[in-house]
Amino acid sequence: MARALVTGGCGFVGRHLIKRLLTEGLDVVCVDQLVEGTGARHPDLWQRFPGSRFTFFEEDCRTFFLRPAERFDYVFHLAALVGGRVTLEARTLDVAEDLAVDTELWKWAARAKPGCVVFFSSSAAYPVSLQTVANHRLLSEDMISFEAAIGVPDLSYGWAKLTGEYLMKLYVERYGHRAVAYRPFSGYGEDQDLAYPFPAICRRLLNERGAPEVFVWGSGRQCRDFIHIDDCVDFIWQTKELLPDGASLNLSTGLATSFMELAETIARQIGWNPVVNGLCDRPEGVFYRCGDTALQRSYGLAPRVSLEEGIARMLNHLRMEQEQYDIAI
Ligand SMILES: NC(=O)C1=CN([C@@H]2O[C@H](COP(=O)(O)OP(=O)(O)OC[C@H]3O[C@@H](n4cnc5c(N)ncnc54)[C@H](OP(=O)(O)O)[C@@H]3O)[C@@H](O)[C@H]2O)C=CC1
Ligand SMILES: C[C@H]1O[C@H](OP(=O)(O)OP(=O)(O)OC[C@H]2O[C@@H](n3cnc4c(=O)[nH]c(N)nc43)[C@H](O)[C@@H]2O)[C@@H](O)[C@@H](O)C1=O
Repeated sequence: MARALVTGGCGFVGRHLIKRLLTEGLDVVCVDQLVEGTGARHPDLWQRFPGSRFTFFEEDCRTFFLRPAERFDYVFHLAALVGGRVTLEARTLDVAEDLAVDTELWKWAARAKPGCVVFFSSSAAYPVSLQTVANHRLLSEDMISFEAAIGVPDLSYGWAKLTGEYLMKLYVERYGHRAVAYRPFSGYGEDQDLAYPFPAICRRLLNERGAPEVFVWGSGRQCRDFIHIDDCVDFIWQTKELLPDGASLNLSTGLATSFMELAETIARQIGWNPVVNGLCDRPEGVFYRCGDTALQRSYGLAPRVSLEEGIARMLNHLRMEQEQYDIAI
C-alpha cells in the first residue's frame, strides 16, 4: 500500500487532501504543530476513518525531519505560515520562517529519497509587476523561469515560495529524484478560516442581510481567481504522476472576479441587492491575480465547482453552523 507524508496536514488544504488520500487507500502520516487559533484542526476524524491507517505527529515538521528516515511514496509539503493577507503583510519576518522550513524539507528529501515530493508553492511566487492596475494579465507557469530575469514576488511569503521552487529545481537536478510543485490561486472551501476573504464576506453578508450598503476590503475592484478546494485536490490527484520532474502547475480557473462582483453575487444568492463599497483602510494586496489554464487544460483538467455553486455551498455551511450554535445556547 502506498504511503504518504503530509506536512501541515491539519490546515485547510491538508484536511481535504488527507481525506482524498485515505479514500484512495493510502497510508497517511500527518505532521502538524497545531498552533492554537490558526484555524488548524485536530485530526481526530482521520483516526476513526473506516479502514484507514493514519498516524499523527503533533510537532514541527523540522523535528519530524530529524527522525530516522522512513520510506514514503509521496510527500505533500503544505507546512507554511500563511493566514491570509493581514498575516502576510503584518508578520513578514515570521512568515520568512517558511524559507527555513522549506530548506529543511529539501535537505531531508535528499536523505530520505521519497518517491515524489509534492511542493505547495503559491501564485504569490509570480512577479507582482504583472498584477498591477496598469499591467496585468493571466499568469502562466512559464512566467517563472530560473534561467531568465526573475521578477519580485509578493512579500516574504512569495519569496519563500519562489525560493522553495528554486530549491526543488536544485534537488531534481542534483539528486535525480522526483518532485513537482503546485501554485494555488485563491483556494476556498466551506471549512476555511475566516481570515480569508471568501468565508469572511459570506459570513458578513449573511449577518448584514437587508442592509442598504455592504463593504469589502480595499477598493473592491481588485480581482482574484477563486478555485474550490475540491477542484484543487482533484487536479493534484490527476496530475501528480503526469507532470515532468521539477514542473509547476497552476491551480486556477482562469476566471477573474472582483470583490465587488463577489459580494454582489453572494448577496443575490442570499436574496437582496445592496450597494457594495470598498474599505480603503483595509489591505488590498495585488490588484489582479488570476491564473492561465492552458497547461491545466492540456492535462484534461477543468474545474467542476462553479463560483455560484461554491457560494451556495459556503452559505449552506455557514447557516448550518449558525443553527447548531443557536441550538447550543
Ligand atoms: N489555501 C490556498 O488557497 C493556498 C494555499 N497555498 C499553500 O498551500 C499550503 C496549505 O495552505 P492552507 O492549508 O491554506 O494553510 P493553513 O494555514 O490552513 O495550513 C498550513 C498548516 O501548516 C502548519 N504548519 C505551519 N508551519 C509548520 C511547521 N513548521 N511544521 C508543521 N506544520 C506547520 C500549520 O499549523 P499551525 O497553523 O497550527 O501552525 C497549518 O495547519 C501552504 O503551503 C500554502 O502556502 C498556496 C496558495 C493558496
Ligand atoms: C495565492 C495567495 O493568495 C492569497 O493572497 P491574497 O489574495 O493577497 O490574500 P487573501 O487570500 O487573504 O485575500 C486578500 C484579498 O481579499 C480582499 N478582501 C476583500 N474583502 C475582504 C474581507 O472582508 N476579508 C478579507 N480577509 N479579505 C478581503 C483583500 O482586500 C485582498 O485583496 C493568500 O491566501 C496566500 O495564501 C496565497 O498563497
